[in-house]
Amino acid sequence: MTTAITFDQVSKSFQTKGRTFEALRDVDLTIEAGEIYGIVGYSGAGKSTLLRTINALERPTSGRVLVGGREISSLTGPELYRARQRIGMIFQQFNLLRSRTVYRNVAYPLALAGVGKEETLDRVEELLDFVGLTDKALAYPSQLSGGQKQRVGIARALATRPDILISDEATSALDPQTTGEVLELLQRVNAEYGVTIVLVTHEIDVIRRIADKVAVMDAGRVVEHGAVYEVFSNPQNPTTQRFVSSVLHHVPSAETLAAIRAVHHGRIVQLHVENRESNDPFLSRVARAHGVDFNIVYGGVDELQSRLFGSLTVELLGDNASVDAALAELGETTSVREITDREAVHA
Ligand SMILES: Nc1ncnc2c1ncn2[C@@H]1O[C@H](COP(=O)(O)OP(=O)(O)OP(=O)(O)O)[C@@H](O)[C@H]1O
Repeated sequence: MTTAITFDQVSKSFQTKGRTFEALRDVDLTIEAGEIYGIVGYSGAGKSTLLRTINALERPTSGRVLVGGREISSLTGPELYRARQRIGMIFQQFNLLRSRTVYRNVAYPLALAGVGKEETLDRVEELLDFVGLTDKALAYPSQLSGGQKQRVGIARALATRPDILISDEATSALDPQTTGEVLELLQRVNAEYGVTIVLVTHEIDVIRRIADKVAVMDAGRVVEHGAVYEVFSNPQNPTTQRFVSSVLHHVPSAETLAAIRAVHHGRIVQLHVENRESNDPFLSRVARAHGVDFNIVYGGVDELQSRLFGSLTVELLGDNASVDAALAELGETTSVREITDREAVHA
């Protein structure tokens, strides 16, 4: 794999009203060519600032940002301009030129780059076809829906044949249906043009749907990063856990646990569920072997990148020694965590 982007100890502080605000703190991250890399975090976490260092719209106060092996954070003038042509950008508010047609919006970066008329025509036609807007070439942005505007934004961002597309909340102003369509288009940009995509979002569902890797940001730091499946199936950081539990309802909340407890008085455990090689009915097998009954009281299993994962909350009924033995045996097959009564009240 070739590395597309490296953040090396990137910090950024802003001076406002005589105060220093640290928007980025020691960010180390590597993005490989061809990946769809999602950066997620709550408002103010530093996502946009980090994204904007990729095309040097922001420059680190310390540290380096390497794009294609070159330190973009140190480039200026024509060199910076050329480097930026390799990086397309799309925005939440689309940022189209209102007084220009769709055709001229998409052609705009080519005009700036001094590309000739014929080549521009071919390229814009190809891109409008790619984003499904050939029939809107002569429309103005005000005549388009939000989803169509973002398609124009994507076509424009691809005009100079970039290697990297950076996306700052590109679907945040769109309804769920249109969001899905734009995400599918971004997947095609990645698959068909081989463009590396870095997208910033506060919606973890966007990450779940299209990203290969994810970095979670909190207060200027990357607090967790890795392959989406790994991070989603076993989130370590509390911020990540909050994000993941907002879209995957695998683990009961404290309120739900209390409701479960009101009805179920046996021992309650959480069993991790993941892709299994065999169809061994381990739960009923182990319960039967130890003379224990079980109730499934909560749970969920999801699919991500063709792999299954989730969690089941199970009540085990039987004498303590038998339940202990059953738990020990279940623990050989999957991860098992007993939920204490304290947790049910305070979790
Ligand atoms: N030019 C600037 N001057 C001063 N402070 C800034 C500037 N740009 C960003 N910040 C501050 O840095 C912090 C991080 O901002 P950033 O936009 O990167 O966060 P974010 O995670 O993208 O959040 P949001 O989704 O709300 O934009 C915020 O507190 C913001 O107010």
